[in-house]
Amino acid sequence: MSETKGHDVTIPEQSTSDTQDGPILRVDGLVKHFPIRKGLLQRQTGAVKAVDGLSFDVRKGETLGVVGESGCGKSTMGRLITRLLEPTGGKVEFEGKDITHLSTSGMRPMRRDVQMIFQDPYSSLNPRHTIGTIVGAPFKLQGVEPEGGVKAEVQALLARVGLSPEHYNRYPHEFSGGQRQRIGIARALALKPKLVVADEPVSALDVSIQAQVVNLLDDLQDELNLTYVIIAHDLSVIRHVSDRIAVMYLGKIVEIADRKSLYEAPMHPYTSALMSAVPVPDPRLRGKRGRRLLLGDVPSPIAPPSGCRFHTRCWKATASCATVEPPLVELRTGQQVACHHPENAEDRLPDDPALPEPGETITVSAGADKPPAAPAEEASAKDASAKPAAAKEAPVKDASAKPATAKEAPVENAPAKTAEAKTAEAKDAEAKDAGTKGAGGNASEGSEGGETSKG
Ligand SMILES: Nc1ncnc2c1ncn2[C@@H]1O[C@H](COP(=O)(O)OP(=O)(O)OP(=O)(O)O)[C@@H](O)[C@H]1O
Repeated sequence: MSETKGHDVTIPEQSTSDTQDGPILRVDGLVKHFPIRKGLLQRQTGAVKAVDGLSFDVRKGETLGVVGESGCGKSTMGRLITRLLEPTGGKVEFEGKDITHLSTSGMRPMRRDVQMIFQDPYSSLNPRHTIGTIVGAPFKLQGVEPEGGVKAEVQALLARVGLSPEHYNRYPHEFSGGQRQRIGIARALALKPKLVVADEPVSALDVSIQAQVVNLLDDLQDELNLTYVIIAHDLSVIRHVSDRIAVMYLGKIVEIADRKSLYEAPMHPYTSALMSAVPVPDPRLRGKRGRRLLLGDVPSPIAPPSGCRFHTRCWKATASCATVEPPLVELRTGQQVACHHPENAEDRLPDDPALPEPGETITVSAGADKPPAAPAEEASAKDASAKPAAAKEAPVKDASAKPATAKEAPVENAPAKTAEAKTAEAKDAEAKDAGTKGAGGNASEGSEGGETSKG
């Protein structure tokens, strides 16, 4: 049996699943450590903890976006759930079936259902093969003979992804990046998979072409009832395509929530910092939102920080953050967060003392063209006097002008000003020269702070 979709694409029918209501994919405690070997005997001296205990579900028909800085393990996660990599630990279930340690032959029937679209449209297509051979390969590998033959099927698929059937005999080098990505998409969809994992599907493309490919993925999802896991570092793309979003940091999920909650009320400080970096398209809103700029690189996954892995860059970190790993718990319906001091939620360790060491890792700045948005969140939310003086302050040109207690500059939606915060702001305003005042930002930060910190 086969069915006909738009553009006359005839795709072989898949086996129906009796687990339609449950998640299509369930990942539990997934771990991937790449061993580091040295010396003549290639002894293992350590491991890159690329993925270190991921647990999440993907529901049928949804798009789960996965974001995080470079090196946080997104691609490794994608390759693990498509079983292109062997996990070190944990479990992957597809439609209720444990596929964690299936052999290549055991995975073969699954390959029809689980497909991957790769980041680089230049290296993911064999330059010696014609487009017809590339897109037709899945039929050959799976021994599937579509109605009307492979050639007609491939040509229909090419038409479906916006290419010409005439391209059948051409080679990859004759196509642009966007066209090549369409070829990769056609290949991934050839056997009408149920789950498609797309690893940075548009990051190698021009912005104008990105929109076309994102829209194509959207259309195909509706038509073919696909479930997507889309990995990207571009938050605008993730926001456009995702129903739910998982935020990764150093091999772990720090927050997972539906798109609206995540963008409107992020709870993990890392998410909050990522979200504040999303450009605001509406010029009237530009600069109204506080911005947090993450400083420094992601620590090495070979020796990740103890406790909460983000604590070395977090402006809210306290002693427990350095020692106790926060579990991923549901703090609001559908929103799971791994943080002792979440934003937009009650502090889980309100009396925990601040870290003695100042960790100058993050800075916050309001828009350059606007007056201060709100007081220092930390000063407002906690007893600022309990913190070490100036601990965790973002770098500024005149550090002496900074309030002694504020760890953080103003952010949007910050709570009402406390007396301490007001005093701190007043002192800071006095200390700043006229040029600094009103240039945006706030008493402790502002656009200057942002510039300095970048420098
Ligand atoms: N085959 C491998 N052997 C050793 N280390 C690896 C291997 N593949 C990935 N890594 C390491 O695992 C970590 C996570 O890599 P991964 O590619 O999954 O991150 P990512 O979040 O997808 O980054 P990017 O967005 O830059 O692609 C990195 O430190 C990387 O160097």
